Amino acid sequence: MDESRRSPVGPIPHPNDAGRNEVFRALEASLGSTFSSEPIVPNPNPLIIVVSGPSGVGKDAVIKRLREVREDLHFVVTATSRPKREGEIDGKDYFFVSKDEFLSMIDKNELLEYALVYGDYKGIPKQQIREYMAKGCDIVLRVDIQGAATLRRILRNSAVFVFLVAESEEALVKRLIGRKTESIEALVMRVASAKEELRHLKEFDYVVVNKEGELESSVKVMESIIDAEKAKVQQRRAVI
Ligand SMILES: Nc1ncnc2c1ncn2[C@@H]1O[C@H](COP(=O)(O)OP(=O)(O)OP(=O)(O)O)[C@@H](O)[C@H]1O
Repeated sequence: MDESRRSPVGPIPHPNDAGRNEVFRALEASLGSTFSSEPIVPNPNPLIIVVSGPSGVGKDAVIKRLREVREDLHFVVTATSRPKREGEIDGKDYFFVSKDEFLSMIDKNELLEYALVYGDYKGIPKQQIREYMAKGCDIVLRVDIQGAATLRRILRNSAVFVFLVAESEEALVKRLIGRKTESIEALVMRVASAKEELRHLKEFDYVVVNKEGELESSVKVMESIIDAEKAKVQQRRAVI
């Protein structure tokens, strides 16, 4: 510092010879300004994390575990016009609405993204995202590959896009068979589209390999991605 601008102060005692507060105050006096206790960087922005990947890769399993280990994470519940299946809970699995209600949500621009899938509407309510982002929560959206492409067009780089893959096609197909939830027709269709879906990998920011029996490692990588995004100098800023 320019000597002429420095306020006249006594010598700064060495930390060996004086208490911490005394040295602190002497340093402030020597600089002619006080040290602020305000955070040096503001809190990171709430993040929108879009998780996608082929059917059966483990999106639900990874997200479920991630929600258990990470606080302040809101998983957005999709609205759908399809009838509720046995065991499904309204507001937890989906928000079940009538077709007319869904069409009204489209009209009122209340959906971030929607699609007609096999005759039923599915869409992401904006209000839920706004509400939880305002509380400082990070948002997780689970969408199929088409949904991810639509969200990329809407959100561009304001959200982080994660593609989940299995370690091999073989592992993916075996996992899907093991889940025992699909009819043979659905199984064939899902396996066939998985091959094509892998071509969309390059449209994502991160890829996480969800290896057989290593769900915990995949969740750790997801956490690392979130941590790295929080530490970015140029933060993503999603406005919904
Ligand atoms: N790392 C893993 N190792 C072994 N099994 C796994 C792993 N990850 C997920 N699974 C299992 O694989 C099956 C498919 O996972 P999950 O239902 O989460 O996939 P998904 O991507 O959400 O599928 P979909 O898009 O069809 O809903 C489930 O039975 C799940 O428990």
